[in-house]
Amino acid sequence: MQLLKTTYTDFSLKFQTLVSDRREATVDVSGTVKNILADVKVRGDAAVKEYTSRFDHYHPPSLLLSPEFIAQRAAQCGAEVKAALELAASRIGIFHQKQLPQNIGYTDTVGVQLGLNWLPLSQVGIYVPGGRASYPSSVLMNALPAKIAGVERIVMAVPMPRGEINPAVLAAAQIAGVTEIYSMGGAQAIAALAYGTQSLTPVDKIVGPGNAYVAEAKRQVFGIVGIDSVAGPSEILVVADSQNHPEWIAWDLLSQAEHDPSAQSILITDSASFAEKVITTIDHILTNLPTQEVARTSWQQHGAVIVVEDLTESIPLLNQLAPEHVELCVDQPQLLASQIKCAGSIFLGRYTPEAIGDYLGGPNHVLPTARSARFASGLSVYDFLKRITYLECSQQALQTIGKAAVILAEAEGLPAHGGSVSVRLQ
Ligand SMILES: NC(=O)c1ccc[n+]([C@@H]2O[C@H](COP(=O)([O-])OP(=O)(O)OC[C@H]3O[C@@H](n4cnc5c(N)ncnc54)[C@H](O)[C@@H]3O)[C@@H](O)[C@H]2O)c1
Ligand SMILES: N[C@H](CO)Cc1c[nH]c[nH+]1
Ligand SMILES: [Zn+2]
Repeated sequence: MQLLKTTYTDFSLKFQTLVSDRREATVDVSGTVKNILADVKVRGDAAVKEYTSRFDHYHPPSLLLSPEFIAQRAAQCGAEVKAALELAASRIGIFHQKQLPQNIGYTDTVGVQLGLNWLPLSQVGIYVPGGRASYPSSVLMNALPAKIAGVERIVMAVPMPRGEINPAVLAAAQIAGVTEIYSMGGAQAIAALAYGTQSLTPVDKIVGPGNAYVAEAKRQVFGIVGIDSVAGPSEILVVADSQNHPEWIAWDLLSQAEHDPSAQSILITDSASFAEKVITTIDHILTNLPTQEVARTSWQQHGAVIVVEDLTESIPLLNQLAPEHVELCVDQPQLLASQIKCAGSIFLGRYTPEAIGDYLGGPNHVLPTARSARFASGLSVYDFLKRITYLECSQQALQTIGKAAVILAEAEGLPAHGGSVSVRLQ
């Protein structure tokens, strides 16, 4: 973890190094991913099974999970967990239902009818991570927006290390109405979804979070299929004044550090002594945290504490970092929130730990990472919709606007374009 103070003379330099920290690239995975994609494209199921055996230590007889297996494992999910998933599904569902956009259609002043219709994608792949932890919550976050958008075929890929799967993952799939589930992960799963295999018909778009291999594979298949924004190793940036309990903030920072050694947790505070207390508390919590190995690596290698003189200074820093999650643990969080331009999702006030958003707040937890919040947004119903525009000219309407099209066609040196209009004007 590095401690920065804006009053240090080398602050700008150190901060720019933090901004340009390519955490996912600590190991360059692009070559490995390229080879896996090429292999799966040629050999299909056999290649996916081989990589599954190598990385997940599992030899599945069939990649597709049978309805009997799904039902039997999902039934092992405890009633309390199932009820929590149902509450989460209901809250996530309501939030995403409200995103459904309206079609546009109107007749303009010269009589042209024009508009835009929203249509669901036909078939999508949802990636549910499962390497270091299992993510029943990610099943809901991926599948519910797709269902609400009206996607007909939702294909789920989830790795099953050593053949094991958390029953809650399959219970969540049942709640979300997903039935086509393949036990595969990493780049090989993305390849199978994009290119298809003997047992899997390819999809049109792949969404969902994952580790560096998954994120890189999505980048490489983009164009063959659509992808959502790259949701890689998790990030949290907490802006906190000294009125917070250090322990609360320490847990918040560790909540994302425990996801991945490449995860990043950053605290910005206006109190050096508060910063010290949080750092000490993190060290203390880590000694007993079951996920301490991953969380400690993340905190030591990518964690940062920035001490500013005034919390308003946090905004330009935050906008440059463009983090996945921002917590504003201050009295009037709206004042700071209104100035944020780049972040995946914002959590306001002292009683909104980011973990609430991970599970059941309502907004999606599949969010842009690695500074892509500068240009991208979290997963939503819009990721599963596309638009088709339309136009209908009457004879009269074409007479009114056609001449200008002929002039523009001439200006572009495209006579057939002009001809297709002018022939109708005579
Ligand atoms: N941004 C978000 O919305 C969001 C949400 C949930 C989770 N996450 C992130 O998702 C990630 C989940 O990662 P994970 O590892 O637990 O699960 P994962 O499912 O993403 O990755 C597991 C797969 O990685 C592949 N793999 C592992 N080591 C490999 C190697 N050496 N070579 C090639 N392939 C290899 C294997 O195929 C394995 O099946 C974390 O980084 C977490 O922070 C992000
Ligand atoms: N924090 C993750 C997104 O970065 C989502 C998640 C799921 N479960 C726990 N956390
Ligand atoms: Zn999380």
